[in-house]
Formats: sequence, C-alpha cells, structure tokens
Amino acid sequence: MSGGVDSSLATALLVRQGHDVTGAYMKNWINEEGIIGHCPWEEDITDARAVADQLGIEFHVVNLMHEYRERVVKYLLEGYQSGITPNPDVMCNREMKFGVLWDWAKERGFEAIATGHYAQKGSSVPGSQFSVHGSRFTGTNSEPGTVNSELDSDAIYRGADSNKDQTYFLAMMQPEQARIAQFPIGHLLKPELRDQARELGLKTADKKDSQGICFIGQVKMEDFLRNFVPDSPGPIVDLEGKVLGQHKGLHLYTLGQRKGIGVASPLHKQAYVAVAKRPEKNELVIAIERPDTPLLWARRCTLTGISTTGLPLTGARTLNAQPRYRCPAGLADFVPLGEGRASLIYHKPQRALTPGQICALYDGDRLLGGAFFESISYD
Ligand SMILES: Nc1ncnc2c1ncn2[C@@H]1O[C@H](COP(=O)(O)OP(=O)(O)OP(=O)(O)O)[C@@H](O)[C@H]1O
Repeated sequence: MSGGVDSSLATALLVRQGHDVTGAYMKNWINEEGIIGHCPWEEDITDARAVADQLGIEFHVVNLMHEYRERVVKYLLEGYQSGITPNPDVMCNREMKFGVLWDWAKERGFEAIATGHYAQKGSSVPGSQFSVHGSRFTGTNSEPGTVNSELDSDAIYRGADSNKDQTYFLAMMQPEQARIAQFPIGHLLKPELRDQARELGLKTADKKDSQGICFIGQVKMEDFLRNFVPDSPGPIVDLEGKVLGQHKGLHLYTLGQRKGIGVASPLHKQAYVAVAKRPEKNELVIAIERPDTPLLWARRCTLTGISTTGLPLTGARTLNAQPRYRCPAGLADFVPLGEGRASLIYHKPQRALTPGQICALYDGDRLLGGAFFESISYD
C-alpha cells in the first residue's frame, strides 16, 4: 500500500473477496538532510494506515532504505555515470516490491503480493478464452503468436485501461515473481476505480495521482542527479562534429529530448533533438528533427540481460517490443544470441532507441519479459 488510491482499492477488493490481507508500506527513501527529493512519505503512511484501519486489517511499515540504495539508487547513479539511461521504476518492481518485500512477506508466511498496478493476470482454462478482461489497449500493433498454455494463469497482461497500463514497469520480473503477483485493479478504468473507492468511502478516493520517479516524488530527475553526479560540461556537436554549444553533463540529457538543450535552432519551427551521447569524448550530438534524421531512427538493435516472466524465449520469433513507457509496442523479429542477449529488428523504424533503457517484450497484450537495450545499429 503506497497511500494512493490504486493500492487502497486493490486492498479493499481483496478484503471483500475474503482473502486474509495485511497491508505493507515500503519505506525506501526519506528526505535526509542535504539530499534533494521530496517524498511525501509521512503523509503516504498516514493515508495507507487509515485505509488499512478502515478495512480492519493489520498494517506494517517495512524499512527497506538500505536495500533500496543498494539495489536501485546505485544502479541509477552508476547507469547515468556510465552514459546510459537507467530505469529505476522497472528495477523497483523486480528488486524491491517483488524482491526484498516478497522475501520479507515469505518469511512471515504470506502467499502472494498484490499491488495497485494496472496489469492483469491470466487464467489457465484450456481451450477457452483467458479470463482477462478484453484489453481496451490500443497502442499495440499485435499479431497472434505462440501461447504457452501451461503458464497462462501466471501470465501478465496489459491493464484494461490503455491510458494507465503499467506492465512496462513489470517487464523485468522473474517467473517466480510473476507467479506470486496479484493485480486486483487491472481490469478497471481509472474513473471506475475512483468511483468504487468513493462508494467504499476510502480516505484516498480523491487523492491526486503520484507523479515522477517513485522515490524522489515531485522533483525532476535532473535536480536529483545534480546532487550525486558532478556536472561534467562538454561540447554539443552536430552530425558533422561542428561544436554548437556546451552541455552540463551527458547524464542530464535523454536521447530524443528536444526541450532544454540550450541551442537555438536556425530553422523556423524545426527543433534540435538529442540523437547520441559519446561518453568517450563527452560529446552530446544533436540534429534537426525530421522524419529521416540520422541516429534518431533505427530498426536494428541488440538486447542484453533478457528476463522472462514465464518460459524462456529460446527460439526466433516475431513479437511486440515496447522501447519505453507511453510508447506503442512495435512489431519486431527477435533472434536469441545466447547468454541473455538477442538481436531485435523492428519492422518499422523506432525513434530514439536508448542504450540502458528497458525494452518490454509482449505477445499481443501478454507480457513475455524484458531486456536492456545494449546497442543500436543505424543503417
Ligand atoms: N512505498 C510503497 N510501499 C508499498 N507499496 C508500494 C509503494 N510504492 C508503490 N507501491 C505499490 O506499487 C503500485 C504501483 O506503484 P506506483 O508508484 O506506480 O503507484 P500508483 O500507480 O500511483 O498507485 P497508487 O495510487 O496505489 O499510489 C502501487 O499501487 C502499490 O501497490
């Protein structure tokens, strides 16, 4: 229970279904002296506890601050320092919610972890439709593929609310984690969820949705990083290597970014976009955004650290690959290379594929797993 409306209603639904439920809040990060990042954790704990009290269930605050630093913040800072783009929200699910929190829960005899994620679990009824609600997701360019029927009840599907679907953040979960995960609100649209929370009189029914990175609250990633990664100015160059300006540190820019580059475009209504980082020269490469801008669009890439939520992806196949949150999944040919790596060839060029970012792999609306972009080829 994060203190938000989604996990509040998820808990209420489980209680109503007759499960033996305990609420838990993970304390990952507090606003220590000198460290920027406002996380309204005290208010969140108060709200989560109030909902637990209202539902008549036990409630625990689990202090995982040390583990969070070790498993998420370290990965985040090391990633930015080495010039790649990490995704702490994806790692938080694998390492924290379904990692150390699951260890904590297992030790105490719990059988599952439920969250307020917009995602759905399947059901293994041979020869019949999956029990998931018809996904109202429209962002997928899906084609039917092979289905491993014996794992269907543990399979994770996109949330019914296409605008809220959070399966991208679950892409790096392991089979054991997918097995014990429950998503009680994944069949609902957000307005329906708020209506139900109001009907039940939950304190959090009208609480504003949280924004941004979970542990740094409303603070921009850029401001957070400033406190940990020293500024490291270097040249901003164009595709021909001409110096156009100075950047403050490669970690402060994202590939595909147009705002905040600080170099005025000479062309009316045509913006510069960050197309590459060259850590060895500390160069940020920018170009005018066009449908065919070199280094901005690519079809071929290599994935590493492949992780699957069910059976391993052993054979070559076509699947749907989502290169970032809030971006449609594109059809792609996936060819395993061994040792957790694969080649991925999109059928259509994708904008700003980014080393280090997570690529979530789907078969239609079913989450197969995820991987890190290792390298991108431009041809
Ligand atoms: N600090 C936390 N302690 C326990 N569970 C958490 C915590 N943060 C997030 N979660 C769980 O992960 C889910 C997704 O987290 P996210 O930060 O995306 O929240 P959200 O979608 O805004 O949901 P909510 O409305 O419940 O805050 C939450 O619904 C909750 O079940």
